[in-house]
Amino acid sequence: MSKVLVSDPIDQTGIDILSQVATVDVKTGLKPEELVQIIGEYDALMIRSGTHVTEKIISASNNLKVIGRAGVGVDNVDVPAATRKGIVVVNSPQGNTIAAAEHTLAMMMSLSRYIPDANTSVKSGLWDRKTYVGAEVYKKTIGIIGLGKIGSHVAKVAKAMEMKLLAFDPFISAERAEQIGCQLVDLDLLIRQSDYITLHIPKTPESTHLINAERLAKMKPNARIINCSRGGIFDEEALAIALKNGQIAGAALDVFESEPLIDSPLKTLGKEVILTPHLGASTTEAQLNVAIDVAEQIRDVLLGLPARSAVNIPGLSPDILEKLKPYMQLAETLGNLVGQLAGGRIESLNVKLQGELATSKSQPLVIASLKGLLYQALRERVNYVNANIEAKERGIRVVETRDQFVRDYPGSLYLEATGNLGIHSVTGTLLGDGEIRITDIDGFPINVPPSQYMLFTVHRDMPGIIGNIGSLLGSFNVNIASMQVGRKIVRGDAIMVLSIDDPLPEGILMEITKVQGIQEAYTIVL
Ligand SMILES: NC(=O)C1=CN([C@@H]2O[C@H](COP(=O)(O)OP(=O)(O)OC[C@H]3O[C@@H](n4cnc5c(N)ncnc54)[C@H](O)[C@@H]3O)[C@@H](O)[C@H]2O)C=CC1
Ligand SMILES: O=C(O)CCC(=O)C(=O)O
Repeated sequence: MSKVLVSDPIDQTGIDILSQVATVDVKTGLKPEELVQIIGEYDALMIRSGTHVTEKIISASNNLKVIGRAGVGVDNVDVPAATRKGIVVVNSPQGNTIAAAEHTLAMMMSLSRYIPDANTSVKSGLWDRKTYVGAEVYKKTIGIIGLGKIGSHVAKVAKAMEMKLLAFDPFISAERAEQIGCQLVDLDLLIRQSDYITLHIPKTPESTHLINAERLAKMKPNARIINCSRGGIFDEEALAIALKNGQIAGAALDVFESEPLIDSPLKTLGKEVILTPHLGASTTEAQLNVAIDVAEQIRDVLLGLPARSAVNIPGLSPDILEKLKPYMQLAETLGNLVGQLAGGRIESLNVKLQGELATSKSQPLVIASLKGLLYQALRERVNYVNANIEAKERGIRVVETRDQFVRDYPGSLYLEATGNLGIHSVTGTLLGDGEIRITDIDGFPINVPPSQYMLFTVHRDMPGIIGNIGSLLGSFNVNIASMQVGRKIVRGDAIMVLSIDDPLPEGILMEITKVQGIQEAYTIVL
């Protein structure tokens, strides 16, 4: 049975789902070196934001197949290192959207009315009504940086509160922003005109210290800023100085450059600063959502099924996956077949999507073809996660082409591998019942289902040759399950494809090539 380690607190429902297929150990609060020590035992790791899955942990993980992040941000996982090792990284892109948006709105209202400090004041025995005179958000301008899932929900509620909405997001269209009720503007204008600024973006090299001393200096003196996205997007030192100098009116932060927040000048500031310990996703509802979402995906990966929200398998979104899943098996089989025909070192792979397949996304089919192509070299070490990287590291050039006007089958896939030993091609399709058919090998038309053990020959189309091969296989006690010949012209070159029940015995290939008229012979194991 598989073993799963849960190293951050997650909802029990998630653990129950994992327990259907694995032994689950819940060990929270592990030190990095403790995790390095034990990770080798596990097939899957489930985390929240507390565990940092570093390269060191990944290198120590010999059995790990999947890392599940019960939340959105995967910046606490070294995704490139996981990808190189073929480990699937999954997250829950929507499970905590509402929780994070509501925390942001709560921060905005709390900042405006000094609620945390007023509460502390009353609890300490005071009744101070002068210190906590706040500001209304009604008719004020809110600038939303990052108009994705969380930013859009914040926008929806802010609009209902009759705020004016500005947004900065270089990756969305002005029309989309308008639909949400926002005016899409550049960052400088947003910074200068907003009374409230809230960030909902991932931490990337471009967004690190996006809010720095220079931008703080451009803000209105009554500006209040909120960060419930990722630490490090604010320059915390510059922010503390701006708040201390009264350059801006307030800041609410849920996330920090270094968590937990230990030493920070922000901690010494007054009622204009609110700090929460990364609570954006901490609602019962969100924790249930993300635990179910991620546990189900870990379960699926452990059962050999694709995950619906894998962050390191490009192009495999759930809708695309549903449509292309049967063709991915075809691509993998053809990749494996053409790789064995080509033998040696492969230099390039041409993936041609034909007929109705020509309108599909090619990336999943390219990945599946490469996975098949590399199987002989890498066996179980190649998967959908690392196939692209492994191909690049071997210098395999991938060319994608499309041809809508293929007549014979509604949709088919053509793979051509060029290697140091020559060029080989295969074409295949799916029948109505989803069964795979190989329809062409090296330009010879055939119609055979793939089978585990196969023999291909290229020979002169002449009388007696099929009988001779049949007798030779019989003399080695090889049972032929099916046989088909394909030729381009009568008495020209032809191809023979045999499905056999067992692997070919040692030495027989050499005997086959000695048969008169046989030019080449290949054994294939799929
Ligand atoms: N505090 C907490 O507990 C939580 C924090 N988060 C964080 O909130 C952030 C947003 O999450 P979602 O809305 O779900 O993500 P999303 O992917 O739906 O939206 C992010 C948006 O940011 C935009 N963007 C990316 N880089 C940008 C840049 N440099 N400038 C402006 N816009 C940029 C993207 O185009 C996208 O529209 C993430 O960093 C996530 O990790 C999410 C949940 C809980
Ligand atoms: O797991 C958590 O509580 C943090 C959630 C978060 O930051 C995220 O989903 O990006």
